[in-house]
Amino acid sequence: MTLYPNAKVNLGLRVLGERPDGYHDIDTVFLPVVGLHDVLTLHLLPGGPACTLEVGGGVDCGAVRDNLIVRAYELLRPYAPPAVRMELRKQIPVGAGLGGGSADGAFALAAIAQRCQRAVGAGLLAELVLELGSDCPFFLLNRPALGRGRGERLRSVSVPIAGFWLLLVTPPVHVSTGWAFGQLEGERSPIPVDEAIAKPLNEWQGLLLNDFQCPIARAIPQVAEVLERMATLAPSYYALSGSGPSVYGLFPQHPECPEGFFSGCHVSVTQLAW
Ligand SMILES: C[C@](O)(CO)[C@H](O)COP(=O)(O)OP(=O)(O)OC[C@H]1O[C@@H](n2ccc(N)nc2=O)[C@H](O)[C@@H]1O
Ligand SMILES: Nc1ncnc2c1ncn2[C@@H]1O[C@H](COP(=O)(O)OP(=O)(O)OP(=O)(O)O)[C@@H](O)[C@H]1O
Repeated sequence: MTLYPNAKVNLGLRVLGERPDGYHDIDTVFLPVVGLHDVLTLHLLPGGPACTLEVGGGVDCGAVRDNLIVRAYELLRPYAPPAVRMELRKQIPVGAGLGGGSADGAFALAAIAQRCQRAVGAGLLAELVLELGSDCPFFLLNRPALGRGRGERLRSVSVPIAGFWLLLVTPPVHVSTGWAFGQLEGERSPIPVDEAIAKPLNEWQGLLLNDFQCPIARAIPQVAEVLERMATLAPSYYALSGSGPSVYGLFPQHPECPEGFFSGCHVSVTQLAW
């Protein structure tokens, strides 16, 4: 069985108060980027619970036991999953604000849950996927969605971007999400994301804000540079995704980007379906 866990970007991201559990309530729209995905192959084997994971593509995404795919399997152990040998080809940049690890974990959890001997219903699956990470519940839905709470209170939304092109640029730095939350300062967007997104797309810039953008651009010069360069391409809208360092621009036509314009960065262009 082959799965294609895809990236996401955040359209607007407000960080509200810190909660008693140490997490923050957020207000965002998650947008799937199906054109940028990892490839995860699961070989189901006879016998009781056991799993192996091989990560290919020369990408370092930490110790195998800490991989969200293995953690997803471990969460399912009480429900008698089949033995499985897994291979992951990473294509989504790691630690990039694109939710790559979260997507891998959520896709693996959903697929293996269906094959457990003890039933894993929708309610239990929703609890388990949030244990994996705050971005993970979105990937079970994988449609444009307003996310509140830690990101698990999800509601489908329509966004007026069908046919638009997404230029996604990731500078060669990893950002730890926990560290990024510590960089936030007083300034926060006062405009709820659903209000901003209801405006025409050409009014989003300056209204639909990511609270991480200013502090992360201040802390990481490569992010500031990519944001400046993106602006010169005159996108309809551009912003930081998640806690960075990835920056995206939305264009009505295929963006023309001279060779080497984002030197050293991972660059991808995809047309959006929504
Ligand atoms: C920034 C976003 O990517 C926006 O979509 C997410 O909110 C982050 O989600 P994530 O990477 O799945 O984050 P988690 O793995 O759950 O948490 C990593 C760390 O980020 C902080 N964290 C994360 C999510 C959240 N709503 N509040 C937080 O304060 C916590 O310090 C936590 O220990
Ligand atoms: N399958 C995986 N792919 C990538 N990273 C993983 C995976 N499993 C665990 N990780 C760990 O998670 C860390 C964050 O990686 P990830 O690519 O998910 O970040 P991110 O895109 O910034 O996430 P988010 O947007 O959800 O905050 C990595 O540094 C790595 O140690």
